[in-house]
This record gives sequence, structure tokens and C-alpha cells, in this order.
Amino acid sequence: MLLKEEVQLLRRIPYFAKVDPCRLKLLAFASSRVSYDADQELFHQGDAGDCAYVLLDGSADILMESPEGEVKIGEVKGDCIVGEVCLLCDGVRTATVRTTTPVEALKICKDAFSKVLIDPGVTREVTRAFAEQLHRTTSELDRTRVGQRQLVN
Ligand SMILES: Nc1ncnc2c1ncn2[C@@H]1O[C@@H]2COP(=O)(O)O[C@H]2[C@H]1O
Repeated sequence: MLLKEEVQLLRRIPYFAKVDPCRLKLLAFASSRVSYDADQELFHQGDAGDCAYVLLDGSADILMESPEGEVKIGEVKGDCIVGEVCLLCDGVRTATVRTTTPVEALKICKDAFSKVLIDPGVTREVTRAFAEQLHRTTSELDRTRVGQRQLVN
């Protein structure tokens, strides 16, 4: 795929929509195209992580381990980024990501991702995405608590 096409694909991701064209070109240059079949793991909860994935096509489940087994906490599909948390927090993978269909993605290494974070537009988008995710997770937690209380009473 041409570098120009990869830049256009990255531009479709809200995180990178407002990134300076030269910086986005560098990011495209540093990323590599990867393909997965359905039911393959991109990575596993608890793994050390050194890259994020921009999903271009296909979908995947976000799964967490629990005492009752694996629980689906979300899903991702085309034009989004996944695996960015452990790059931003310098931690381990917070969840397992497993494809539910064949997936085409761009793999972005930590160094290249850190370089685009210098762009204020990206920082704003990352903060907004985190706030939205926190809001969704808090609402789900509230719903679960209400459900548990109703079961007890
Ligand atoms: N609650 C959630 N909702 C949506 N995506 C999530 C959630 N928790 C984790 N993820 C994604 O799953 C990924 C697991 O690896 P990371 O922690 O690197 O980055 C994480 C996010 O991209």
C-alpha cells in the first residue's frame, strides 16, 4: 500500500484527524500492515505491550478475565484504535482483544505513537476518548450495581 493511502487511512481515525500532515506521514511510515483471521488474539490481558493497532477493517471483542471466566466488556470495529492504553500508561494490557471477523490493521509502535502525542490535537482527542470511555464504564458499573441490589432484595 502507498504511504499516501496509509496517511488517508490514519486520517479517518478521530485520534489523528487533526494531526499535522508531516507528522502523520512519519506515523504511516513507521507503521506496518497486519492481517488476522477471525478468532485470533491481537494480544492477551496482562501481556507487556509495545504497540497499538488501528483497525481498518473487521471487528474484535474486548475481553476481561473474571472469577466466572472471560467477560466481554466491549467491541471495536473499523476506523478505531485499540491497544493504546498500555502505551499511554506504561502498564500491561488491560484486556484481551480477539478478532470476531478477519481483520486488517496498522500496527503502530510505541515510539511512533509517542511522537504524534506531541501534537496538541492528538492529546485533546486522546483525553476526550478516555473521558468518554470512563463515562461508559461508570454507567455500566452503576447498572450492574443496581441489578445486583435488585437480585439481593
Ligand atoms: N472498557 C473498555 N472499553 C473499550 N475498550 C477498552 C476497554 N478497556 C480496555 N479497552 C481496550 O482494550 C485494550 C487492551 O490493551 P490496552 O490496555 O493496551 O488498551 C486497551 C484499550 O484499547
